[in-house]
Amino acid sequence: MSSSPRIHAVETLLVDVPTIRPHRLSVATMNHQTLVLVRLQCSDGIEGWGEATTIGGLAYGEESPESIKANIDTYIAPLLEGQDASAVAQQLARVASQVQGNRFAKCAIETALYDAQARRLGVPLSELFGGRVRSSLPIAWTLASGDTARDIAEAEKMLDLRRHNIFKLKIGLRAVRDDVAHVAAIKAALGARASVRVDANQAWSVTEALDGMRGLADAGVDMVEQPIVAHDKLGLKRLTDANIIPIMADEALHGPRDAFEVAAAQAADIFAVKINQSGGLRGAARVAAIAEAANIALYGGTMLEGAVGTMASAQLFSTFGELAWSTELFGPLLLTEEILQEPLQYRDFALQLPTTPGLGITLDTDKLKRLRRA
Ligand SMILES: O=C(O)C[C@H]1C=CC(=O)O1
Ligand SMILES: [Mn+2]
Repeated sequence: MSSSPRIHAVETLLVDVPTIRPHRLSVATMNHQTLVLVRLQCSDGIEGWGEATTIGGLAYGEESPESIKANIDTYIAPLLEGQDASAVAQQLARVASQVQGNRFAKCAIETALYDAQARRLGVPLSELFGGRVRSSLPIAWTLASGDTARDIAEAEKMLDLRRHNIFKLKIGLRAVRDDVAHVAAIKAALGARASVRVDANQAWSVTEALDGMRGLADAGVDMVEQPIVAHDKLGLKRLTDANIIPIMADEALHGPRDAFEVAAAQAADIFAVKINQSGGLRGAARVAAIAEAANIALYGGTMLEGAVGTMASAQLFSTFGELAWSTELFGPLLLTEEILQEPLQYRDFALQLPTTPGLGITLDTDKLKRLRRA
């Protein structure tokens, strides 16, 4: 009998990649994204990759790229090195028992462990989460240049390319009425050719939100994402109960416990499921299960991950029975550098899922050597 494969090394790389244009959110303007990549090497020669990202340093979440790397290198990697690489759940339990919080770091580690194990078993990662119900995922694009005419031109280009026909607009930096006018102009230009949604990233008060929601509903917008501060779940319920326009919870969801609270209160119509925010793939699967049980619709969200986190998310989302609001797994398309040997396949308004083992991607390690932070 062969002995079980051991975890040899857990390495983290910080990779800074410029964005194709400034990406303006209410919390930060991004000119680059920092990918925290985890490379897990095992005694049987199998390698697994994972990724954590956040948005705007510490502007979006409680973990920064630097804290994720430091906490993995200092606290998590030593817990894993020498352990059985094929006993993924045991290794995750070991980490959970010694490390509080750090959802993004845990997501990167969990992804790398499952990628390695799926490669070992010779199956796509989605098989470890129950198997796929779809082989491609519709992908929304975020319009966030801050300029109405530029956003319309960008949307038209995406429609022409048949890459996206769902657009999420980032708002919350301007006065409510100015934001509504900006969004209404874009929706008027695109008409029935596209679904237009907005994300205020917590920028509004409850009264501003109620005001904005009326204007957005009149303009033909399909949904509003996280209009108010993340912790105000009663406020979110007020907005949902107002029944003006569908409300999506995003930053309110930091994993299954929040999902349960929001679902039990029926405080949102839709959940944005994110693997980083949920502390990993298993956490995200539980968030989705809670939504389904509560008859809340699903949306596959992104933390603007690069190719590794995007494909990890895609593998999981492909297993969801229902994905009524599609996904926004466009992260790699916002970046100027390709870090895969073969880029992800975006066509016909969808991301096509690979059928090869694990994440189904191969990193360009020479490129990473050049791009990684010294
Ligand atoms: O949804 C968020 O809050 C974060 C992210 C997702 C798409 C995008 O442009 O920003
Ligand atoms: Mn959001």
